[in-house]
Amino acid sequence: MFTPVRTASNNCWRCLTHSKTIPSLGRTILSLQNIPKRFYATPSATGVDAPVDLAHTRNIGIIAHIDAGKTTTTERMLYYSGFTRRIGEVDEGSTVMDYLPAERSRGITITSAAITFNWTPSAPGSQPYTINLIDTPGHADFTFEVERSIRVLDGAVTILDGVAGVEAQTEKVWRQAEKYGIPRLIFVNKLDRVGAKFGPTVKEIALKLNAWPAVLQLPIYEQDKGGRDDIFRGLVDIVEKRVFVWDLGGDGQKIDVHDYNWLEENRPDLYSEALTARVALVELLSEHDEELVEVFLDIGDHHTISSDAIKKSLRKQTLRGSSEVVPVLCGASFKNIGVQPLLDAVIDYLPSPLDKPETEISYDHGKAKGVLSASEDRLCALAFKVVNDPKRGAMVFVRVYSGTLVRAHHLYNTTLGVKERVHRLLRMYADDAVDIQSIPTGHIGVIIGLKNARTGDTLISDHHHHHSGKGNKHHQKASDAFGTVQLRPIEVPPPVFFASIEPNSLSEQKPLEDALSMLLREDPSLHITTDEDSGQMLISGMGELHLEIARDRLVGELKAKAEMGRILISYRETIPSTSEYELRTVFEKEIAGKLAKAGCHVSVIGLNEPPILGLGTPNETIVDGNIISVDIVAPEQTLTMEEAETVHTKLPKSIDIEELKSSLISGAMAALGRGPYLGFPVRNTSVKITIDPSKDYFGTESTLSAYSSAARLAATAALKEAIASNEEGILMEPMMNVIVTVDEKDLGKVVGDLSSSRGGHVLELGGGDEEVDRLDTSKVYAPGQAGKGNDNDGGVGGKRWVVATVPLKEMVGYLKHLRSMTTGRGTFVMNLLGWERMTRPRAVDVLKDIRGG
Ligand SMILES: Nc1nc2c(ncn2[C@@H]2O[C@H](COP(=O)(O)OP(=O)(O)OP(=O)(O)O)[C@@H](O)[C@H]2O)c(=O)[nH]1
Repeated sequence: MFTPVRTASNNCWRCLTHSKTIPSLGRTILSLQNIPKRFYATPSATGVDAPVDLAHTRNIGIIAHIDAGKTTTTERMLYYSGFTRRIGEVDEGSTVMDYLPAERSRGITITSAAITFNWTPSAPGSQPYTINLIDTPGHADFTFEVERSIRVLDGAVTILDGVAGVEAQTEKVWRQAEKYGIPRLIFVNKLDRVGAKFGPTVKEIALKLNAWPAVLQLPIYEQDKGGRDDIFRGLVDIVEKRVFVWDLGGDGQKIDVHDYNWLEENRPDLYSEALTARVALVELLSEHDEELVEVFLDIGDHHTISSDAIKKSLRKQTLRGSSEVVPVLCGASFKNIGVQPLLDAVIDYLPSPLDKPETEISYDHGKAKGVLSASEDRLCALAFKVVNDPKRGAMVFVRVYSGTLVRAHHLYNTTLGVKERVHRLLRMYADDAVDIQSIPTGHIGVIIGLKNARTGDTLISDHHHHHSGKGNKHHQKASDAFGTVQLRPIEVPPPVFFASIEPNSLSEQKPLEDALSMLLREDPSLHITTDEDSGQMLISGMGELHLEIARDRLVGELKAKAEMGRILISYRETIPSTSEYELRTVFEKEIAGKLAKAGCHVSVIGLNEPPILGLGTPNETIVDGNIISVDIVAPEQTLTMEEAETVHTKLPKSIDIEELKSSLISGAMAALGRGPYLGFPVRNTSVKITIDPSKDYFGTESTLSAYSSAARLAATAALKEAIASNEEGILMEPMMNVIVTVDEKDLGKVVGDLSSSRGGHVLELGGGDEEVDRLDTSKVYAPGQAGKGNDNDGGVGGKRWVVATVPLKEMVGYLKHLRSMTTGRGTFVMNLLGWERMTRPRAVDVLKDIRGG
């Protein structure tokens, strides 16, 4: 399946650039040759994989605003690594990375795929490195997915668009990366474009990302006949004090390398800027690095301090994963400029898995926290992405955090409590794959043949478990705490949009259900609910685009023959916060000739605020913004402990108290899942269920399912009572936290629109001159323009942002509106704050909309 490799030629740019024979002036034409393809990953004839050196591994991701050039940059990386033979163009729909058809046709990156390639850095005598590149989505609807993929990265490259600067989505993802302490470097892309501004973008990094930029490169523009700096040609390497000039129009493999003498002679303005940049770099690094200060004091000169000393300090400080020092590079991927030095920087400054050998975990269903050491020999891996492949079936992308994942071994999924077998292991090269025998600690690969694992599940080796003895092979209890280990679980946010989904015919029901369950394994932020009465299925998710893509995937890739209805906002229902209704119900029904009968007492109470997870009493279950509690009591409330025990014994031995409780809870959850008013899920409600065995137990007729039905009926009836007298304040709508970034001149319009036409509350205005608690940007070095881009035409320098809370309903279609208000320059991000009770007039509007639809 894979072709024999071509040997690397000696004639490569990295060897030459570092060779001492480089002419002190003059040009050296260099050519980058293809690295042998995958020589390091081929399983040998004996079935043993070649050893992998963790110090020579980088697990990285690219985070960027949509359209910043992530796909284009990735393509170039693959090309220069020798993996692809031709450069794919996003615009042609032929890229290697975005291999799902839905992504190609939309031209945006949706799914986190992981891809492996290798890169030999330019430093003389370097060994090849294995880079596992994990693709992260750029669209706001997929923030959850970004957060999920960020967890498996050791480091990240942030790509900025040199024209647009730091966009809102980038800020958001940056903060997530900060939260997880992921070391980052920044690549300012698209510097070839008219209006590109490197200096102001560097300032913006400080202003908006609150990070200290360590400028490692300066862009070089060639002057056209009119004397304007117009054509982006290359960059000055501040650390190594050299200049790279790319061939115009080539594939980027030919690079002219010059030294500073050339720069001084040909571009004196840029030369003096480069000197300033080096002083700024050494000063910045010295602020946090005593060792470098020592070196500096010995030498006493910013310019003669060795590049190795600077690199060492840069690496040390970047690895902290804080924003104290963030390397900033520049380029234009589309013009094939700057990508090889970027790859070098990935190796130089981003961590290997050994740099962070401990991973946060939780045990015992989230109750205990701890750390997992990479030296632990028991296997622990995270399924960070499940992708359905038409030929191979479910591909489960995993990162191994400890131990070794071995082919043909059995795994135990601690999230689902099931056992599975590893049929095949693959290492992925975009849509091409190589079979491997094992995936060692710190590495990334794909498991084929798992039937259950979903995105986000934790997998350990199975031999630490024994069967629970209940005869069910698939449900086992862990033999020790390790059996409950969870790798950094993240909360799945509640869905805010939904649509009905229906098979085209009855015979399509089963294939549709199968396709949906695959989709849910891939993306746990999608939800499916089935209406018990009508049997109608609803799919819900985090955004309109999220659901549209789910539909495209379902119909296109998973071949489901189904129709999705209109995408609507997922409202919630509640009961008035002062209300409390209680009633007792006895459920009685003949099922298959047998009478099922059980009773329970339920009270429902409206809550002003949703309950806080983790704060309930042991008796309370907090789920989807509600509290459910179950008590099993005697008729008289004054019981001693012993008497309470005997009350329980009034229930037959065949009924397990814990099972009874969970049946009652699931009955209550079913009632809360479908509100009495319009059928939306209920929130901000407490449901108390009380069982008095002397009244509610009817011998063998009182089965667990009878109790569940009783709880559902009673809770539904009580909720109906609670809203019967008062329709006010019982619909809740999703409220969003919105951050809009606009040019100064559009600020007034945008604020006015948000607060008057959209019913939002503006909380904060930022940007411009009135920055207070952000970092002091006057202390930040940003290159002035020996290159270009100091013309301040209301571009990145004049950006302002608005923070507001706005109902989601008013944000539908907002992007288009914002674009037209701001001549296409405004951007925004939003995330769910919570649900708020709607006023009567708003609720009436919603009702009209729902009924009209
Ligand atoms: N002029 C110029 N255009 C670029 C450069 N890099 C990317 N582009 C263009 O910008 C657009 C977006 O590039 P992509 O690589 O698809 O961006 P992306 O960040 O992967 O976008 P998503 O996958 O949608 O998040 C494409 O039309 C590219 O051709 C560059 O260096 N210069």
